[in-house]
Amino acid sequence: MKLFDTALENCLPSDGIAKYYGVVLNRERANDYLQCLIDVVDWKHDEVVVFGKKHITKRMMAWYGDSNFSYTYSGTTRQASPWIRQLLELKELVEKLTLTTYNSCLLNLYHHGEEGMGWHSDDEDTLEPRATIASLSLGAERKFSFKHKRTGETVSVMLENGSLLAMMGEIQENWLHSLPKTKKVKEPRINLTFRRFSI
Ligand SMILES: O=C(O)CCC(=O)C(=O)O
Ligand SMILES: [Fe+2]
Repeated sequence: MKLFDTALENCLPSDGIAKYYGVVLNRERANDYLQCLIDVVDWKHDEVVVFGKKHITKRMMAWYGDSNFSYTYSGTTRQASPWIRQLLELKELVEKLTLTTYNSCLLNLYHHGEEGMGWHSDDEDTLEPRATIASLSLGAERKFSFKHKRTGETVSVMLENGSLLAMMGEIQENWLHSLPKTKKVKEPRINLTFRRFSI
């Protein structure tokens, strides 16, 4: 019999760590935060540059942080909004569980399964290299996939309502990740990634 918590094993076989903590917010609290964040967050459509061409995404995003530093993401520079109470509460929970502190949070709102995010790594120059990125999911359960940059090996995890995933170590150098689109999911999902920016 295994005596350690299997939920905290590394999901990846090598070259980086993705720790899945499972559900850390019960369904009622997760649903309350989902509804409240849909209402109070200053959502904007995202702009991404693909092969030099700017696209407006259907999914919406928002970015909050300690000070109004600017942040470059997929070729677009943005200012962070000041923290709101709900995000500070979630940041505190995630900091306790991952034993790390964060100075910003990027939020994504996927209205349904036909919105997703393509393959990328979170390796912007403005992020502290190899700092943990903690990803909290609220709402519809969605598949999250990793692909090794050299071998092409893929690993997928189902991100449940109220669950936490932490990406750490050399993961961003060696693995891409994505949120595949699916016609099966009709409900919204918010993902919060707590990050450390070098100021
Ligand atoms: O929605 C997700 O789970 C992933 C979001 C993501 O990869 C990002 O914001 O960089
Ligand atoms: Fe990402």
